[in-house]
Amino acid sequence: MSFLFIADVSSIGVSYMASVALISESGSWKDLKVHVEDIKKTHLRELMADPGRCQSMVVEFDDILLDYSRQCATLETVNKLFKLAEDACLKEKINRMFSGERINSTENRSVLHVALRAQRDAVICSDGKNVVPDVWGVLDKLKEFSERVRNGSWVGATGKELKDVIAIGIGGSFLGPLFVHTALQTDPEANQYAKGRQLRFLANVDPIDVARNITGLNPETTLVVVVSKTFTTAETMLNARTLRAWIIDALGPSAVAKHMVAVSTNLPLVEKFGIDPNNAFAFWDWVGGRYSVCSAVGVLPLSLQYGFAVVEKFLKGAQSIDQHFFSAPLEKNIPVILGLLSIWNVSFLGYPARAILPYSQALEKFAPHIQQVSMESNGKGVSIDGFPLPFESGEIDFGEPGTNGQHSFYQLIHQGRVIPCDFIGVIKSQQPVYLKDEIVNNHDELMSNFFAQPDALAYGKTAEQLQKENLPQHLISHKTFTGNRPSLSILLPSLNAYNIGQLLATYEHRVAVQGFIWGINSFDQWGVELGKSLATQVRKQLHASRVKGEPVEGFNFSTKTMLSKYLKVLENFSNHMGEKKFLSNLFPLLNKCSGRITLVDV
Ligand SMILES: O=P(O)(O)OC[C@H]1O[C@](O)(CO)[C@@H](O)[C@@H]1O
Repeated sequence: MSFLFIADVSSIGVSYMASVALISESGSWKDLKVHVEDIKKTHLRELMADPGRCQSMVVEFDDILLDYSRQCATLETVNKLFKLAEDACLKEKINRMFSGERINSTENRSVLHVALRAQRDAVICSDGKNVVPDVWGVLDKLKEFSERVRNGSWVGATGKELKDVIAIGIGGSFLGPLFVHTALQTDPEANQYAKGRQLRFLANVDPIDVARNITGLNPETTLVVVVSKTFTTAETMLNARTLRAWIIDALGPSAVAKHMVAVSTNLPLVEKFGIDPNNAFAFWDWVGGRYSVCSAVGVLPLSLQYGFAVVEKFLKGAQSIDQHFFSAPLEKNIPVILGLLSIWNVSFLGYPARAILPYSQALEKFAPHIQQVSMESNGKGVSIDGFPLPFESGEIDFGEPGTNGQHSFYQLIHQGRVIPCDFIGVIKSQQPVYLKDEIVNNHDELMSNFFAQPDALAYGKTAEQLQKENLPQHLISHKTFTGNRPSLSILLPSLNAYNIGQLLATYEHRVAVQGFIWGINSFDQWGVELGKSLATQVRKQLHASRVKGEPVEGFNFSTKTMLSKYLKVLENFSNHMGEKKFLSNLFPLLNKCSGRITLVDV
């Protein structure tokens, strides 16, 4: 089935004009502000007693089940939220995204990560050009290259097969691929193709992360993939130079051509770095970093580890949700419903955080990935037109797999602050275990908690109930659970590459929905720039003080004091042990390249 998106520019113009005003000025926003006061008076216990309401709050698509009946919302609330979506021109904004309009206006870019997983015969245009053939051109090249590495026809400088891969990258060039890799690693279907292979991720510029990554690896059998959209990110480039030194130190300069490849939108810089452009895999400026896992950013490392066929299945799962998001009516549209409920929780009920709680250890890197997708996208203070927002946008995302989280921060969620929770469960475990004498197997035990926690949050436990249990009076208030704490539950049929793709796209689009409703630009990230530029000033100072003995100057009292102390202690330390020797002592594996690894590289 082909996937056609055709821009209706005339209607876009009209809706764009309509969307310039702040959404908080709309009748539906004001109506919800009044309505929320009624909802606050109603406990979830009462809401849950209405089976008709609960039934209407279950949506299914492509074997994913969403139950949002434990939201502090009535059917009236939901209808009002759909009205808000209309007032925010949500449908038009989704169309504009899919039709390649430059909706990332501050960077003058389209937002087309959906094209990365489109079928070969789909037509998705940016600036009037169908980008799908380019996408598939790179996918074909990735398939061919990963197969050559996997079947041993691409070998290292000494003729050995490259079984180990280190992917260097940070932020969007790391978190998405790490999430998918962690989820696939325990999937027997995917993992059968990964035998004898290792995939590692080097993100942090901390030399400890370098050491951890190269521990136990032999440069002769290692392929380094440098992943950076811009190819200028300081941490990634320093890590890339460090691993280049590691390879050259062991195998000589000519080995770089066989042991280092790159993924970037900036191919001239890839070449300048010394990586053969033929060994570079492109993507495009219409792919945001945090939305890039379906580009070569994720496809290359994952194909090297699991084979291209597994990755293609992952892309298909994401594509299924793209089609659903594009075409399903609002009331059946899972990402739209999720996005609207987040708006309700943040902007009306006033809950600033959200916990992402997958009851699957394989999804342990899901919350960290969504943290970036959500918080870098929607943590904005002005509207897309540059007007200060009179309401908070974005939410604080965090999470851990259940049941681990239950023994950690759930206390606060049950009796402290109200934090809407996403419970994510999987019906069929990747790794079922059955013990003869146990009442339940491990997966049932896990899922018992998945099913129980949302009710504990919603219903709580009253003082009367505790009194009936003859609890000593002085413990009653301590053991009371107020309940009325919202959550939603997502049930996936299993956790294979396809489902992982579905989950990814569902959350990506949910975040977009929130941004579209709040009227912000979810696709830029200016907030990360200031810290980066201040670090440049510090970096220069460290270099000047170390190499030329220049005093610390041009900083406020606090930073000057800290920097001076840092330099002084390190100088004494180096005098005693030698900085490089210190590293070598901690990590003998760095001995070999101790002459090349430095802490500061200006
Ligand atoms: O892929 P790059 O260009 O190295 O950027 C890495 C990350 O850095 C950021 O720009 C934030 O600092 C992210 O948006 C991005 O994913």
